Amino acid sequence: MVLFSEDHIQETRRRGRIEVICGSMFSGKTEELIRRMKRAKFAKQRVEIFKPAIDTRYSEEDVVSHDSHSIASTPIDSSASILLFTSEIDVVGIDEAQFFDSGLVDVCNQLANNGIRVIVAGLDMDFKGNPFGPMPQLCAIADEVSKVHAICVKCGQLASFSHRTVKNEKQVLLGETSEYEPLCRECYLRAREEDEKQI
Ligand SMILES: Nc1ncnc2c1ncn2[C@@H]1O[C@H](COP(=O)(O)OP(=O)(O)O)[C@@H](O)[C@H]1O
Ligand SMILES: Cc1cn([C@H]2C[C@H](O)[C@@H](COP(=O)(O)O)O2)c(=O)[nH]c1=O
Ligand SMILES: [Zn+2]
Repeated sequence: MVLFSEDHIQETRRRGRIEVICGSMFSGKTEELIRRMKRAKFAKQRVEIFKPAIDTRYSEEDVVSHDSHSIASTPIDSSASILLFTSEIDVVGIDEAQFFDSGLVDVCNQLANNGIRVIVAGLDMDFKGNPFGPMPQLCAIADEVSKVHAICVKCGQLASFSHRTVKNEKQVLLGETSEYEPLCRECYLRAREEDEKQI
């Protein structure tokens, strides 16, 4: 089984495609995005990485993983801006895709149709377990979807859910270990039941 993208033909052939990396918080989405983008740079491909400007959690400019891996990026407010920066580019990386507008789906399709390799990382579900932003549509149009998993902090199983540990019902709330914990389905359901008892 190939765990991560090491299909070197797909990595280097200059043909458009869309790769989605999805999963819960702390599942390694950003690390995997950085890894693929760095490999593309080693292959002398022209790369550009974008993130939503609202994501100022670890850095205003860089894409940074929970384990402090980082890569320079261009923060943008709207998915349409991506098209302005990608005329001479071979590989486009997009982090925190769940925060982008629904136009991101068309933008990714346009890039891939123009021969660009597009690698998108994002949360597939919000803290309520609902699909997040344009991620479900991106998974639908992707050539390849990699679902990655964190480790459940309660039982050590694979975690697919991001449990919010602070009281706040807004869908968007930036945070890390003080606000969220990755849980497996069983531990997540139990934690949500406990949360509801406290309302
Ligand atoms: N419960 C956990 N399970 C797995 N990794 C964790 C956990 N808590 C912290 N981490 C750290 O998070 C890193 C992944 O960070 P990152 O790539 O930024 O994830 P994501 O973008 O999916 O939130 C791991 O390499 C590990 O060091
Ligand atoms: C579940 C959930 C998360 N967020 C925020 C919290 C973080 O700032 C990002 C996710 O970052 P990561 O790289 O995947 O760790 O999203 C949110 O706003 N709403 C949610 O429901
Ligand atoms: Zn668990």
